[in-house]
Amino acid sequence: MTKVAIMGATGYAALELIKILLRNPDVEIVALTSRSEESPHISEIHPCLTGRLDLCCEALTPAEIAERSDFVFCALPHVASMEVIPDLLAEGCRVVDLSADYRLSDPAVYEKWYHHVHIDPTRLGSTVYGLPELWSEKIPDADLIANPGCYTSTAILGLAPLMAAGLIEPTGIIIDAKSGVSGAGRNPKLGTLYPECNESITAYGVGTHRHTPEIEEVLTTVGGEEVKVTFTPHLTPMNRGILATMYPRLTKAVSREELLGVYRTFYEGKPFVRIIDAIPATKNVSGTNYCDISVQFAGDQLIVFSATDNLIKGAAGVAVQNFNLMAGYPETTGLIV
Ligand SMILES: NC(=O)C1=CN([C@@H]2O[C@H](COP(=O)(O)OP(=O)(O)OC[C@H]3O[C@@H](n4cnc5c(N)ncnc54)[C@H](OP(=O)(O)O)[C@@H]3O)[C@@H](O)[C@H]2O)C=CC1
Ligand SMILES: CC(=O)N[C@@H](CCC(=O)OP(=O)(O)O)C(=O)O
Repeated sequence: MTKVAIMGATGYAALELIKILLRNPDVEIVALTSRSEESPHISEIHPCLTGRLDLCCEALTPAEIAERSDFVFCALPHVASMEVIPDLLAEGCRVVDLSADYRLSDPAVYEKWYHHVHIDPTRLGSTVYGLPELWSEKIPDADLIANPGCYTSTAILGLAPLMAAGLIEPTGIIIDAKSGVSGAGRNPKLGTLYPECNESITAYGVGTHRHTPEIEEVLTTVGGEEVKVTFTPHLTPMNRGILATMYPRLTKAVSREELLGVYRTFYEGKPFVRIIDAIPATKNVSGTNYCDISVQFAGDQLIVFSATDNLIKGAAGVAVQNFNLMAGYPETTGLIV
């Protein structure tokens, strides 16, 4: 039995983590955290868990968490994560961090895009980036995994096969991405109030979104040449899902069938990436750990489409995929629904 704790249990990503982990009979969820001093029962916070998990959300220290658990899912906002992860690791826990705190390799880049000084900079650059479709061999032995961002994994999965094959130019890639509102988390904010975002689509973070350096860094590693993207996220009036529509430039003439073949070969044996003929839609991946990818031509312009559920393949699902590899369970455990 593997004993697991979840920090930030009152949030959206944590709810999905709990639902997925409850499907693994060899996992026991032993601790849930919240800053609340009232220790609410998890079913008060997430009523859909009523009768499924009898635990309260406690304000626990890393040492108290480590006394009970072997693995910790850190589903806290960035900055809050790096304030606890060094202590969790020192106490002997293995950690999957859902935040952005350990994804980038350069503390100066982190500071520039996140506007915070990194307080654990020596782990940047050596922490394993948890995108199993790219680097599954590094995950089983890791003590700390940096779980990818939702926009980033959706974009990277769509572009990596072509970048690795040298079929697209590394610069000038346009990524137009749309997300459901749950991507912004459960903490109330003006922009995610129903009257503000319902029946409306708007771009945000134009030229400044913090997923830009993450996409560029990972794709640079994949292709071996410096990647530059123009990434524009949009908030869309749906609860969940991400669609990335991407416009890379081809380095040589190649047919749609050949490109789909490149994708199928790259993702052979990867259970959660589906290369499809039709244009992907978020409704077809909603509630699942799948990423659906396809390509089309508009004249000479190649267009790549990639769709995920931001809370599953974009957060909790890939976190459990990483955990399964770390703990020695089949990669798909709890994730096929
Ligand atoms: N939502 C998504 O689609 C995705 C989220 N992520 C990342 O996963 C992590 C969790 O996301 P999500 O569940 O959406 O976030 P939520 O805002 O829904 O939940 C985060 C929880 O962390 C707790 N918390 C602890 N410290 C703080 C703090 N200093 N400020 C605010 N909250 C705090 C809060 O619980 P309490 O108040 O009870 O202490 C809160 O409920 C984040 O790092 C996010 O960026 C990654 C990919 C996709
Ligand atoms: C709709 C929305 O607001 N989405 C979030 C992305 C969520 C995510 O993946 O962010 P992390 O890098 O923190 O994990 C945003 O744009 O900040």
